[in-house]
Amino acid sequence: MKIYEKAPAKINLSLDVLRKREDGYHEVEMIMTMVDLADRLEMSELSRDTIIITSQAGYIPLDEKNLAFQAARLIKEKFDVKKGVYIHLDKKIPVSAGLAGGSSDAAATLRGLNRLWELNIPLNDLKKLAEELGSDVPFCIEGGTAIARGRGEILEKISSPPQCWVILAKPPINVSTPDVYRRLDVNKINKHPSTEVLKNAIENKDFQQICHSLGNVLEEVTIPMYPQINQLKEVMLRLGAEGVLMSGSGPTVFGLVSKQSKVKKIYNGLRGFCNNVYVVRILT
Ligand SMILES: C[C@@](CO)(OP(=O)(O)O)[C@H](O)COP(=O)(O)OP(=O)(O)OC[C@H]1O[C@@H](n2ccc(N)nc2=O)[C@H](O)[C@@H]1O
Ligand SMILES: Nc1ncnc2c1ncn2[C@@H]1O[C@H](COP(=O)(O)OP(=O)(O)O)[C@@H](O)[C@H]1O
Repeated sequence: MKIYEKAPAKINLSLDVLRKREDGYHEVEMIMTMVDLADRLEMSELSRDTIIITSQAGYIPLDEKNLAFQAARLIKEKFDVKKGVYIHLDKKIPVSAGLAGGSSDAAATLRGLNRLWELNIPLNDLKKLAEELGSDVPFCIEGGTAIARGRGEILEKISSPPQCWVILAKPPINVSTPDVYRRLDVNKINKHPSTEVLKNAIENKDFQQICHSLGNVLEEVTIPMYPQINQLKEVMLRLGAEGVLMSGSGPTVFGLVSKQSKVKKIYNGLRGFCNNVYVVRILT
């Protein structure tokens, strides 16, 4: 039997860090949503008790460092599955981009193997399992739009933002999430976004207020390291995006656009600065 799962990218409409915790993680408060740029996973059963990962992307690990491998190993161990699986990752989401490509692959693997091996694991238990794989993986299990707290695993679902276009631009830099968190001095954050104001704007489908309320404290670390991220934000705004922000630990910048008539101009204008530009929609 062969099954398919989509693994969509996420963007952080807001990302606030409240404090550094004793366990080395940071207490966060962020509003995340999924967009329709997705990796596609193909999974088939193997009679031999082994996990094999392949991908057309030459730049990701295919061994136990791959998050899909880790997800398959975890579910096999927890549910004592003696069968093997072959997973092909058709990568579309850029890597180390702040778009949670690896986390979403891990979540899609958990969802997929739950189906393939008919384990009937309830959604909440899958999310619990996902916590062992990474802070963003529980959100990626169900997707949608949510406020994430704790280290990212405490989720409160909220309604989707109003339909709009999202333009993603990834400069040719790879950013390490642990490095960005390490460099953040929580006591020196200049501007915290207001999760409450953004949440209300989303619930009220107030597009202009959403654009004004975007905020990400990790910009204060990543942008000084890579000033081209700020240049990209400025170009996007100049071309007509109504709200712009860096996603996650970066370096991808996203722009929100309400009118289709503006999208082509922004896309074409950005292509002069950046090879990796995508026009996507928010997944509702
Ligand atoms: C910054 C965010 C925002 O959505 O996304 P990305 O930029 O990676 O996409 C996430 O918080 C990334 O989550 P994720 O990539 O799953 O992180 P993990 O694998 O759990 O953690 C990697 C490392 O980042 C740091 N970390 C992560 C999450 C958190 N709340 N506090 C932290 O300090 C820790 O040093 C940890 O060892
Ligand atoms: N399935 C996967 N897809 C992408 N990257 C992966 C995967 N498995 C492990 N990785 C590794 O995880 C790291 C971060 O990847 P990614 O999830 O793309 O970052 P981000 O969350 O910043 O977008 C990279 O070092 C990459 O090599």
